[in-house]
Amino acid sequence: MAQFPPSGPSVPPIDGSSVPSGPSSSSTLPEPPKATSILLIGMAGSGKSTFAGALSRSATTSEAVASKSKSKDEETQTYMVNLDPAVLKTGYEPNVDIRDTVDYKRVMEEYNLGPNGGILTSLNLFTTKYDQVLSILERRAQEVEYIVHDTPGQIEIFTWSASGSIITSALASSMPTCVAYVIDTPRTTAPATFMSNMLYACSIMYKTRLPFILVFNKTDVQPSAFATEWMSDFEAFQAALNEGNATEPSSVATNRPGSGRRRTGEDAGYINSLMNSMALVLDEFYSNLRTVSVSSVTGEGLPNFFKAVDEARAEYLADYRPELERLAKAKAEARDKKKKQELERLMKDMKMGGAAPSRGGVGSTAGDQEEDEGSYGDRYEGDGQIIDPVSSKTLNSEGTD
Ligand SMILES: Nc1nc2c(ncn2[C@@H]2O[C@H](COP(=O)(O)OP(=O)(O)OP(=O)(O)O)[C@@H](O)[C@H]2O)c(=O)[nH]1
Repeated sequence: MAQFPPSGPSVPPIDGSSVPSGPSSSSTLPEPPKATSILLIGMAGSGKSTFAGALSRSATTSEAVASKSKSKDEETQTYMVNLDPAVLKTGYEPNVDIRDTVDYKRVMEEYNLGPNGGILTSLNLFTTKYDQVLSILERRAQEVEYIVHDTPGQIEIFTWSASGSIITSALASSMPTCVAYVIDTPRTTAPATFMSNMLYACSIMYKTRLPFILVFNKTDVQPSAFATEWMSDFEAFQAALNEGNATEPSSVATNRPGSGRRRTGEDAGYINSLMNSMALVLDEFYSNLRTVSVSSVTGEGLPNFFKAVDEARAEYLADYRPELERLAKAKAEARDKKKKQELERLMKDMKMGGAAPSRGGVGSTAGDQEEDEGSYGDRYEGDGQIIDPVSSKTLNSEGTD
């Protein structure tokens, strides 16, 4: 496979300290670190990178005001990870950057891929090094408040790929983690686009099973009141649908008259009844959601977002972590059981074969052991001579030379 050598300092060479610690090997997990990890996911152009920049500046500024005497490093309360290999400008200074490890354009050339295949393959290559990244994050997690991951806009590349799942579960088993799903509010004013965003959000929430925050971004351009109303009041959403065109911005949302173009006939009936059924299905999802409205440009709503992250952390500790603990315990118990069984088998072999060590001991496979069992004593053809471990001389049966 082609080499894509790191060109920056973000990913250090593999050494003993870079083994991911992940969940504890004992039955109890280590204390959760100070940091909460936030995975920013959202459609292309929803404003993830701009939002990540706003988060980084906001957390740093408030902390810096409170601690004027601290050094620049100590003031930084947000650790930024960029997972988008194709981004040109991030709008923040990434501490770990996929672009330092993988050259997206070279990947496209070498593997003869298009842009999306290039992003996916770059993410896959990066994931093979994620254990090193995770060990850095685990160390940083003791010092900073937030670790923000900015993901590619091609949403399915992260949410439905093996590498996205590996990164998400590795992160979530190392530290409190939540998902922030960023929505482009001005582009969600049509009932159909609103619904497709909600379906995406719902599928990601159920796939990751992590605490979830819905972030309505760009509220400086379009307030999000219509969306929160559609989520809490089924009839309000129906009224928007009944305007006649589910794929155009609703006048309820924009406060402007609609285009007047109404879908008619079977087509309109099908779309409306599909939207209605989906809205009913999503009702349960809406009731479990944490929603915040922000503007990444003006910074409005960011304190509410940080509050939501604190709640998400509490939810992780109350719901997700006990499940991790249970899994870690089950794994440790299974390992202990296997060890005990192997020991019992070894003892059995030793009884059958006298003091001579069995071939079916440590290092042999279960198959070897089964083959040896019951036949070792019969097949033993030793002449009774044993070796003196001190002099290495062969002794006869009386123990003399
Ligand atoms: N008015 C306004 N514009 C915003 C806001 N957030 C982002 N934008 C703009 O939206 C556009 C897309 O923002 P990005 O941050 O690049 O979006 P992204 O989701 O990271 O995009 P991808 O990398 O393609 O996934 C840019 O032009 C931003 O300036 C906001 O809160 N208000």
